[in-house]
Amino acid sequence: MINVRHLTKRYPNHTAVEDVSFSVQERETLVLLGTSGSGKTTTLKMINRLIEPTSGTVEINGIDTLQQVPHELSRTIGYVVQETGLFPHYTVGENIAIVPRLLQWNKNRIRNRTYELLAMLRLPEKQLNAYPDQLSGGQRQRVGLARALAANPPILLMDEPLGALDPITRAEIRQEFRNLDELRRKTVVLVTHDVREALELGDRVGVMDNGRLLQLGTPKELLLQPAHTFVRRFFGDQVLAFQLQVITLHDITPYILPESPEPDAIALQPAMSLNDALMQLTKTGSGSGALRVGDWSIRIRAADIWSALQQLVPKSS
Ligand SMILES: Nc1ncnc2c1ncn2[C@@H]1O[C@H](COP(=O)(O)OP(=O)(O)OP(=O)(O)O)[C@@H](O)[C@H]1O
Repeated sequence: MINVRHLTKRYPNHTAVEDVSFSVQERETLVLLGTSGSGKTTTLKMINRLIEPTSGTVEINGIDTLQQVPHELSRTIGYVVQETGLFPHYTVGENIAIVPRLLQWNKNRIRNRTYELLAMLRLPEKQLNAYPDQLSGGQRQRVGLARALAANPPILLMDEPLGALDPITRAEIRQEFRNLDELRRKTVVLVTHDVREALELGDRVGVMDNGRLLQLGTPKELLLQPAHTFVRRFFGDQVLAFQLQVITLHDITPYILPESPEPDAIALQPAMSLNDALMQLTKTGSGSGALRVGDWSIRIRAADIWSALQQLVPKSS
């Protein structure tokens, strides 16, 4: 678990981070979301001591990082940066092996782990001897992740890991990352300015502006209860699209009249997002679905979803 307490970073003419506190639970993904210059990267780099804070503390599993030797920190914390930060004169294999070598793993162990990572991240083995500039942006990103995962650190810090990619590759890799079991077992802090990325990847999202953490909550909490106009503005005119993506049928059932479904109604799952449910409903002839609630089913039509959403949103904002 990571505990960040009152972190502040001042430069002679500028305060980059001001009194930021949060904790990240084991296996949780926390996203720091904010505009350029809001202090996200500085906060991230204070976690692994690439930047020393002016004041405040960072504890990992109850131990202040100041009391840990840097060598120990690089074993505990993997780091993925924008543009991957791969060493251009090292091959893919050499880049992946950096931390294991630092930790003096034997050759066999390094080799086995490298092949395991290549398979997991869908990188062709023939690229092991290629140099970073011979790879596509998406492949470089995968190698960057492989390098950070190499020594199997329990914590992963990711700074705009998909920032350099085009939107389609970005969406694909985001989906891949989300489904990687090994990544799901990690405690992750990820920095991005992309709202969709934050909502899709974050268990919780912290919104930063001007060095301060304005609000920290689940994607649902931020969308339904923005504590600050800046947070509301961040979602902009896409707020409805994000709500449809994040809110589930389970969330809106209290606002649906419990009527029995038609016999030919399609089955809908409570965990389904409103977006997916609306797509399913448009495919059916009757335009209605059956949602199982406990031992019985209730009828759901597209119109029910829209009116329930209207009731849910003003109630909570
Ligand atoms: N070494 C430094 N000296 C002075 N100011 C700095 C230094 N490093 C960062 N800053 C300033 O601190 C602020 C926060 O920077 P930081 O890199 O943390 O922002 P960010 O939210 O990660 O932005 P981006 O998304 O553009 O990377 C910026 O205004 C930046 O100019």
